[in-house]
Amino acid sequence: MESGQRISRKGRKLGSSRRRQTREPADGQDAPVTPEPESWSFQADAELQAFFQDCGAKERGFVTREDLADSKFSFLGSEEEPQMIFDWVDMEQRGQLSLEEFSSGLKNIFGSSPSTHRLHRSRPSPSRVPATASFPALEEADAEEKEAFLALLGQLGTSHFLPEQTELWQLWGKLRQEEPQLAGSLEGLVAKMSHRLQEVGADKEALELALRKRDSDHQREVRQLYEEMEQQISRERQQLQAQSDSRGLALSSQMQEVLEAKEREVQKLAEGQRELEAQLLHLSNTQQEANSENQQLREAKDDLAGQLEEMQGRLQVTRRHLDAARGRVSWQIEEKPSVPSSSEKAPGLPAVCPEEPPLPEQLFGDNDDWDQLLNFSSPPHKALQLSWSPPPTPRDTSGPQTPRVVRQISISKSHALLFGQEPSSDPDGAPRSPPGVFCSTKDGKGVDLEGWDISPECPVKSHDPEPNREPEPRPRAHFPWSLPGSLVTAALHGLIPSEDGPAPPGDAPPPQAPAGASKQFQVPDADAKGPGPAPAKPPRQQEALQELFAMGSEPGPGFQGAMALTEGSAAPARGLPSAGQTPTGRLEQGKQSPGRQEGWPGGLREAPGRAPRPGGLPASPLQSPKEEPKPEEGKPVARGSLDLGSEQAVEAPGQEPGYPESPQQDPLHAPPPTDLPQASGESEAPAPGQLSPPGGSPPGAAAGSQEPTGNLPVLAEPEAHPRPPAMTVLVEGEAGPSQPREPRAESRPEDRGTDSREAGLTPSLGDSMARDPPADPDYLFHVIFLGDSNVGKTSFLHLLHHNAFAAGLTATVGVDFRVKTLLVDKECFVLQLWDTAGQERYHSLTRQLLRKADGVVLMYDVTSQESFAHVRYWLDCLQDAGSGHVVVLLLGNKMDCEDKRQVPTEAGRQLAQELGVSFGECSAALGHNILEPMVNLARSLKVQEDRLKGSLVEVASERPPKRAGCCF
Ligand SMILES: Nc1nc2c(ncn2[C@@H]2O[C@H](COP(=O)(O)OP(=O)(O)OP(=O)(O)O)[C@@H](O)[C@H]2O)c(=O)[nH]1
Ligand SMILES: [Mg+2]
Repeated sequence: MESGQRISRKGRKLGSSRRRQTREPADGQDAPVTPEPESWSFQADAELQAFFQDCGAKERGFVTREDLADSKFSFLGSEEEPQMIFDWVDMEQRGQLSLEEFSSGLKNIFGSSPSTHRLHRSRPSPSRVPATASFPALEEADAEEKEAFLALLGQLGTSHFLPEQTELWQLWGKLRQEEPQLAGSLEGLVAKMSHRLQEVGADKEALELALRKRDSDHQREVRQLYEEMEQQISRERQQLQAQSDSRGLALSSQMQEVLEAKEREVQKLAEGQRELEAQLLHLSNTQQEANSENQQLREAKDDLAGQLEEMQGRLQVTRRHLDAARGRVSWQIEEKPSVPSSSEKAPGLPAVCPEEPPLPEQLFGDNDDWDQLLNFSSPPHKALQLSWSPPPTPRDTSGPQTPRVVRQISISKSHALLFGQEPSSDPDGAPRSPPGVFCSTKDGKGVDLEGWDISPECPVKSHDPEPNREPEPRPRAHFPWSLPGSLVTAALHGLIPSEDGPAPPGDAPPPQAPAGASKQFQVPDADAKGPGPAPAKPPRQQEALQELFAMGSEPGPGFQGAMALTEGSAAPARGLPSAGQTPTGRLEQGKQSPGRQEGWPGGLREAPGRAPRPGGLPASPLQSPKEEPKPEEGKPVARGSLDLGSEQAVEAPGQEPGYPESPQQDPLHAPPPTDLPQASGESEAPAPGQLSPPGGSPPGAAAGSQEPTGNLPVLAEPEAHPRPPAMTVLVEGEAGPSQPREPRAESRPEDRGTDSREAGLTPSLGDSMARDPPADPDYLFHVIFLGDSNVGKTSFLHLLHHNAFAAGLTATVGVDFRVKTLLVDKECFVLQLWDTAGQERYHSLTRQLLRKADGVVLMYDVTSQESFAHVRYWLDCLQDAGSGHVVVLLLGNKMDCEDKRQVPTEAGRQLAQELGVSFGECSAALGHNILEPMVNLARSLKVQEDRLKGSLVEVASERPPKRAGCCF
C-alpha cells in the first residue's frame, strides 16, 4: 500500500511536472522539450476508448469531469481518483475536453504505456535506495554540506527548511554523492531558476504595480466618470426639474386662469340666476298685484256700471224736473246798459286745461264786466251776488275737499222782492224762500238762483215747476254754489252707499232737512224787515255772513243792502234747471265743475303737485250729512261763510291787545256799531261787515250780549248738518234802511284760543276789533294774493283767518275771497283778500282780477326756486293789467322748511329792492310773520291811497273810493 501511494504521489508530481512542461511552451518561454510518453500501452488506449464509449463522450465529442466520476482505469492507482486525471489534463479548466485532448493529456502524463509507467514507478531505482540510506538527514549533515545546501536554498530564495527541503536535501546529497558533476549543474540550474524567479517576481511586482496603477487609474477614471455622470445627471435632473417646474407653473397658472374664468362664469350665472329669480319673484308679485287689481277693477267696473245706470235714471228724473221748472226759473244777470250781455264772449277768459274739466261758463262769465261785477260800490238797484263753491277743507280731514271757486258774481237790482218777502220757515223753523226766486231786487227783478237750487236736501217737490204757482213753505236751498256739490252728492248718492240711503226721489225730506237742510237767510233792510219768524237756528253760513257784515251792522242811510244767504247742503239733483237754458248750462258746467271734479270718483283729479287725497273719493258731506261735520272740519267747512264771519269774530281779533304792529295798543271798546256808515256819500254799497241777521235780531243786543264777555260766538253747527257747498251773498247797493246787526248766534272760541296759540299770531288788535269793530272802515282795499301754485297762499289766508294752519289744502280753483279787518293806527282797514289759483289754467282769470288790485301779496315758496323765478312773471302780469299804483309785498313762505330752502333770504330781499317792493318771509305752518306783513301792507296801502287822493282828484271822483265798497 505504501508503495502504491508513493507511486501515486510520484505520478501526481510527475503529472504536475508534466503539466508544467506542457504549460511552459504555452507561455512562450524556453520550456524544455516535452518528453515523449514513456509507454502508452494498447490496453490503456483500449480502456480509454471504452471509457469514451461508455460515457457517451464519443458521441458528444468531448469529455467532462463528471464523465470520469465512475470510470476506472487500470493505469491509475487506487488512491488516485479518475477526476483528478481530468484536472490534470484540463489545465485551462474549460470544463470539457475533446477526445483528442484528453487522450494526449493522459499519454503525456502516463506515457505511451501506462503499465510501463506504473511499472516504472513501482520499481524503485537501485541507486536511490542505498543513497537514501547512506545520505544523512539535514540535521545530521555536517556544517559544510549544510551551509552549501543553505546557500543553494538562499539562491532559491528560501533560507529556512521546508518539508520539501528535506527531499531536496536528500536529492542534492545523493546527486553529490552519485553524480557530483551534476550537482554543479543543479546549483546552476537552481541559481538560474532563482534568478528567473526573481525576474519573474520583479516582473510580477512590476506587473502588479502596473496593475495597481492601472487599477487606481481605472478607479480614478471610473470615479471621475461617475462624478461627471452624477453631475450631468444632477444638471439634467435640475434642468428637467426646472422645466417641469416651469411647465407646472404654466399649467397651474393656466389652470388657475381657467378656474377663475370658470368661477366668474359660475358667479355670473349665479347672479343671473338670482336676478332671474328676483325678476321672477317680482313678476309673480306683479302678476298677483295685477290680478288683484284686475279683480278690484272688475268689481269697481261692475259697481260703476250699476251706479251709472242708477245715475242715469236719476238724471232722467232730474231732467224732467228741470224741464218742468224751465219756464219758471230764470237766470238773470242784470247789468247796466253798458254791461255787455252774458251771451257775449269776452276774450281773455281763463284758459282751461283740456285735461281738466273746464270752469263753469258762468264762473266769471265771458261777459262779466269786472268793474261791475266786482265793484264794491255798485250802483243802487243793483245787488252784487257772489256765488261760492264750497270752501276747501284740509286733506287731513275725512271730509270732502271741494275746491272753492267763485261761481258767479252778478249784480241784480233792487232787493225789494227779496226783502219784501219775509223768510218763511216751516214749522220746524227751517227758513223758507219763495220758489223760483232766491234773491230779488226791489223792483221785482232779481237774481233767480233757483237754477242752482240743487241741494239734495231740498225736496224736488218743493220746486214747483209751474211759474205761477204759489210758493209753498218748504225747505229750499238757493245756493248757486251748491250745484257742484249737489251734483257730486247726486253722484255720490249713486256711487257711495249712504247711511241714510239714497235721497228720496220725491218730496221726502232728507234726514237733516229740518235742521239745516235747506235754509234761506234773507237780510232785509230796515224797511223790509218784518216780524217774520226768524229761523230757530240759522244756518252756519248764514251766521257767518252775518258776522261778516256784523262790523257795520247797520248800514248807513244810503245803504239799502239786502243780503240773503241760503244754504243748500246737499240737495238732490231734482231741482236742477233744465238743460239748454242758462241754468242748464250751469248744470252742465256743474257737471264738469271742480266740485264734481273732486267729488266724482271718476273725475277725481288733484292739482298738479298735490298729493292725491287718500281714498280718492270725496267725502261725505255731500254724501251723508252725518259724515260731514267733524271737529277738524268745523272751520274749513264753514270757510265760505265763516271766513268772513271769523274775520269779524276771530280776526278782527287779529287785533288783540298787545299787537306789536299797532301803535294803538288799547283795544277799542266802543259799543258795537249798529250802522256801517258809508265811506262816502256816493257810496251805496254796504260795508263788508254789514249783514242782516236772519231773524232780524237787534244787532246791538246780539253784539252786546257777546262782545262784553270777550267770548266769540260759538259756531253752533249741528253735528249732522252737512257742509254748505256754497253760499250766495247778495248786497244791494240801493240805499235803504239800516240793517239790524245780526246776532252772533255762533261763536268760535276755538278759533281765538287754540288757533292763536297754534299759529302764534300776534294778538293785538284782534280783540278790539272783535269786540268793537268799527262801524265804518276807514279804508277798504283789494288785496290780491299772487304766486305759483303750492306756494301757500291759501294756507296763509287760512291761518290769517282761522289762526290755525290747515294742512292738506287742495289747490285753489278759480279765485277765493276773504275779508280781513284790521285796526291799525286807530284806523279800521277792511282788506278784501283775493286768493287766486296759482295753476296756470287760471292765470287769465287772475289777470282780470289784477285790474282792481290795490295791493298785491306776491308770494313765493322759499323751497322752490321756480316759484321765486316766477315772481317776475307775476309782476309782468300786474303791469299788463295796468295796475300802476299797486302796493306790492313780496313774501317768501315756508321759511320753516330751512333744510329744503332754495331761495336765500338775501336773494328775496335783493329782488325786492330791485323791484322796489316790500319784502318779508313767513311761515304759514308755524304762523310766523303772518299778521305783521298784512298790517304793514295796510299802512302802505293807506299811504298809497292818501297819495292818490291828493294827486288824482279827478280820477278819484270818477272812481268811487274804495272804502265805499265792500267788494270789487
Ligand atoms: N312747510 C310748510 N308748508 C306750507 C306752508 N304754507 C303752505 N304749506 C303747504 O303747501 C301746500 C300748498 O299750500 P296752498 O296754500 O294750497 O298753496 P296755494 O298757493 O294756495 O296753491 P294754489 O291754490 O294752487 O295756488 C300745502 O300742502 C300746505 O300745507 C308753510 O309755511 N310751511
Ligand atoms: Mg290756494
